[in-house]
Amino acid sequence: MGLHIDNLTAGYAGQTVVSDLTFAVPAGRIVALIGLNGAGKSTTLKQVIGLKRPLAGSLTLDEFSLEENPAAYKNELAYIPEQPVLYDELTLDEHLHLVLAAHKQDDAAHWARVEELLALFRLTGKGHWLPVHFSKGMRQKVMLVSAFALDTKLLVIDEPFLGLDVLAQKQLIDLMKERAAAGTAVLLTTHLLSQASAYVDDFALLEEGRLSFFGSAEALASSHHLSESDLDALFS
Ligand SMILES: Nc1ncnc2c1ncn2[C@@H]1O[C@H](COP(=O)(O)OP(=O)(O)OP(=O)(O)O)[C@@H](O)[C@H]1O
Repeated sequence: MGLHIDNLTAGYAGQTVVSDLTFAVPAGRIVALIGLNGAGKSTTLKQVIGLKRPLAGSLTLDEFSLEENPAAYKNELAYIPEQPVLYDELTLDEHLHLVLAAHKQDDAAHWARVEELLALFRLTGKGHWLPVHFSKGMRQKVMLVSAFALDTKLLVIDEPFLGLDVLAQKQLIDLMKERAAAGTAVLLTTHLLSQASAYVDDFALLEEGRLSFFGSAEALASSHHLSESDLDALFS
């Protein structure tokens, strides 16, 4: 169960960026896709969420193949992009209803969850606000509330901490851990390796589009002759 990436090859306009990538994000695990700028992390996530067709390979979420059953596959995932995507003309509440409705989860139970998350991120009472009124961090929090309000088998998060204050970063880590404990598979990208070692189960290291390591923080650190607390020095 969970996400299986098998022999994925992907790229743009004939140029291969990710080659023969194979790893899994089992239900209940948090996996961080890491690598230098341009290594292919966001490209991989775009494939995982079904935004682009692979050049080769397959993606499976539980029993759903992206190729054979794209609607069922996509219904079981929530995605938080690196840059918040909001419609200028929709209020905060309208955005949240839209996301829930797209997943057929716009009901009282999910709206109660929305209200808990709005309170957590100090957005209560701002349901009538338009995106133009939000700060950068608040826009990111709207994406977090939308994604964490959904019941999905997979959470995909691209660079989750950009623009978030220290309190919101801690709350996000707690939410990821909570969702993983409830059986959700979590796949994220991050450059904050030491911080990640405290909550990530496995690291998938991409080098020039190829998987060069998969395993725990401890194994990642020792494979590069580092201590776990020095993981931020991995690429220096
Ligand atoms: N839309 C695109 N068209 C063409 N090439 C692209 C496109 N997006 C990314 N690339 C190229 O694909 C390669 C991988 O980019 P990608 O964004 O996946 O890297 P990344 O690991 O997410 O990097 P970062 O840490 O900077 O976010 C880079 O060489 C980049 O120039």
